[in-house]
Amino acid sequence: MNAVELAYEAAKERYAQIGVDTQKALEILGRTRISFNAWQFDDVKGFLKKDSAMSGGILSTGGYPGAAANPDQLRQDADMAFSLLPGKHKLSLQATQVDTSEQIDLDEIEPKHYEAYVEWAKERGIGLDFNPSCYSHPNSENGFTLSSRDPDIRSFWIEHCKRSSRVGAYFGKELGIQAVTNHWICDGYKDYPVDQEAPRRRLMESLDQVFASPVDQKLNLDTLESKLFGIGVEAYTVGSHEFYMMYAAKRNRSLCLDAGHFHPTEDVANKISSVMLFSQEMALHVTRPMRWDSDHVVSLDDATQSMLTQVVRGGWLERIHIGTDYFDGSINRISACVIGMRNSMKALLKALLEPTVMLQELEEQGDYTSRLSWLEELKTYPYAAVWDYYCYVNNVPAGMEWMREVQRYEKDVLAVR
Ligand SMILES: C[C@H](O)[C@H](O)[C@@H](O)C(=O)CO
Ligand SMILES: [Mn+2]
Repeated sequence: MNAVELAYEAAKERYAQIGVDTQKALEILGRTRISFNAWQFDDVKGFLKKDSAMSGGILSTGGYPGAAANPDQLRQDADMAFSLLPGKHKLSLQATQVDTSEQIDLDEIEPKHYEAYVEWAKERGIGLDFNPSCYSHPNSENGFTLSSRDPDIRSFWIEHCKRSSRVGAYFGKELGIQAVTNHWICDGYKDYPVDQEAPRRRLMESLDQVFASPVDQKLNLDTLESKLFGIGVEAYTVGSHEFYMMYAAKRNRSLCLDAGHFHPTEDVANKISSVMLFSQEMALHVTRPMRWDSDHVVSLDDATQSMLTQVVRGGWLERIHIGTDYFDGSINRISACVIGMRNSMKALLKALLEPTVMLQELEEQGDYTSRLSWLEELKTYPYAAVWDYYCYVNNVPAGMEWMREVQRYEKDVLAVR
């Protein structure tokens, strides 16, 4: 046995002593797909309207060279990044990342405009997710889309969102992997509005039209993503958490909780069990807000660990769709994908290696002393040896060896774009 296998055997024995089966944990991890946000590769610019400035309260900063400028480069970068990830995953596309020579607008998208991505994903056993792009467009310039006062603007975005769900259903049907189409809108005010109700009423009515004839949710789950604020919408977002919580509950729709869309002191992990008590499915955007929703690369930090531990403890891995969402243009974008995805998987693995039943029994007995003692002790259990073994058996580099591959790619590919 080599060093990785020896370390794994020792870790396996250590975990077995507390009733944790490392092989089972790795099997579950191996069938858990995480959806990577493709807009990290193109700085959220898309390939549809080059002349639309970035707007909508989101922003990718940093001018690191080599961003994907077309669908072929995006798929090339995704191939490189995914080659360094253990397991099979998903790629989440923005509607603006359309792959067609046709001159179309967002209210004209059709499945055929994303066919090249389906063929690419099919060959690799990768799933695809979709996102209507309700931002950075002439029809979103005044800051409102589905909640706009202008009925023509609303109709444009209603049509875009309807078509987006159909693209998602096309992905689900063609790939045999349920897609998620996540609806987020940028609507809001920079300063405090007088009428806070009217925009939300319009949003409710627009969403009712978007979902009047919903696609088969087994092929494509439509999710609704709330937000607290953004650049230029600091005071009021129409699609707040409370709005979507109520809308989802009343209309039997699914939520997407984005870890960057709440007050910095809010514990997003603590929201999951409340949502799942009343929902069949939901989506998560794993990210790392810094001061605000600035969407930094996912770190293996307490917030990420808490969220994914809740997903595992609740037994919701089949019902919660885990995706990443961040856009850092200040570093090599392939490394951003690899770091964020590997950290998300490490957090899932640590959660799967927890002796949860034992901890729950201690809690039921009111033995909070032992509960805390174990929770702290488990933090230094050898999960990394299990992770390295998982990379090894999946033929991907463990440790920092993956960085050499990324540096070669940067020199050979990104530097000559
Ligand atoms: C580009 C995405 O639709 C966007 O990141 C959304 O998911 C979000 O989180 C906006 O802040
Ligand atoms: Mn998000």
